[in-house]
Amino acid sequence: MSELITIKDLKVHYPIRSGFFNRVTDHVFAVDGVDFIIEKGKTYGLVGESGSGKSTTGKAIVGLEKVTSGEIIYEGQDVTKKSIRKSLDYNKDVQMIFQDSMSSLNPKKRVIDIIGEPIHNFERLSDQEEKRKVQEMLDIVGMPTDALYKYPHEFSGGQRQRLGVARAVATSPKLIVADEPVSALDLSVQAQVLNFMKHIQEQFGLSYLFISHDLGVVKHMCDNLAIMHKGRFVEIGTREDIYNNPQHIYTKRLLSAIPKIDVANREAHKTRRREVEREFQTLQRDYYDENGRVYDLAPVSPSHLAALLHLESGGN
Ligand SMILES: Nc1ncnc2c1ncn2[C@@H]1O[C@H](COP(=O)(O)OP(=O)(O)OP(=O)(O)O)[C@@H](O)[C@H]1O
Repeated sequence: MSELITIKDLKVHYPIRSGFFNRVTDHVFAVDGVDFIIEKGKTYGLVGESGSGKSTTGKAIVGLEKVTSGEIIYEGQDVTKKSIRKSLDYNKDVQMIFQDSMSSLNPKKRVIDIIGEPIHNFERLSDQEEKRKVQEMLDIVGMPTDALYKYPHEFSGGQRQRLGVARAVATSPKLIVADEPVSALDLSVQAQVLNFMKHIQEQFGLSYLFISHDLGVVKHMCDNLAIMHKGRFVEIGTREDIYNNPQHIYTKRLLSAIPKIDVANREAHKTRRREVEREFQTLQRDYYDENGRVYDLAPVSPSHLAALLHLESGGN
């Protein structure tokens, strides 16, 4: 295994302030101790329901969110510190693309300036060379040259997402954190964007951290996955582990939520979905300590549930 980035016991806690003196009265434990490795040229999937902490994890990795504790190791150094990120050119090597391409692309700028900006920030090129590089990026993501002088609103959602990827790859990064990159797109366009993201990955040996609430979307993208719930990972595994042999009820539930296109198996899928929902209703509760911190997430199995209930009753 060839590691690109190793995340160790990462925590991001947001303070909640209240009262007249605006004192910190509590925290949101958005990310509460996650460990994983993003390998070179591979895709790591981060999947979970809304609010589980996926985006916060992604933003912490690119340096957009302050880390409470833990380490993010890149080239042997901890890049949670800004000075280290600077010394390693980390901000060039790690880029992010977002779900909402309309608000992540400046509506007042033309494509040449939007894609040219990161090139300008990291490379010393003449205007002519910079323009050539922007054209090259447009070509890579399958956009015509006349896109150069257009504004974001002149493109479809799928095309704008391609522009987002063009901007991200312009600095020749090693990792792209893709936060729900296709969630706002129609199904047919989703497939196109995913395909060309895969194509670009092969072409440049890129790694992705692919964030989604939908296990169906990441199925053909990811080599390894983590299922996130309440700031923690409830299950990690290879694609085969997660899709063929899920252990945790949250994973099973996310899998059963993938719509079946296959008409012949639709009824069987519906029955399975009802079974999983019933199991979820029995197992879904999280377990809290006296300070209100989760000490165990929803149980993995009925025997795990029995052990937790035993603990709760004082172990008698
Ligand atoms: N700046 C912030 N201040 C306080 N709490 C925040 C902040 N950003 C996120 N949170 C909270 O942290 C938790 C995790 O949020 P996050 O956006 O990482 O989840 P997510 O899994 O990406 O969900 P979604 O897909 O809805 O964005 C949520 O409870 C959210 O309300």
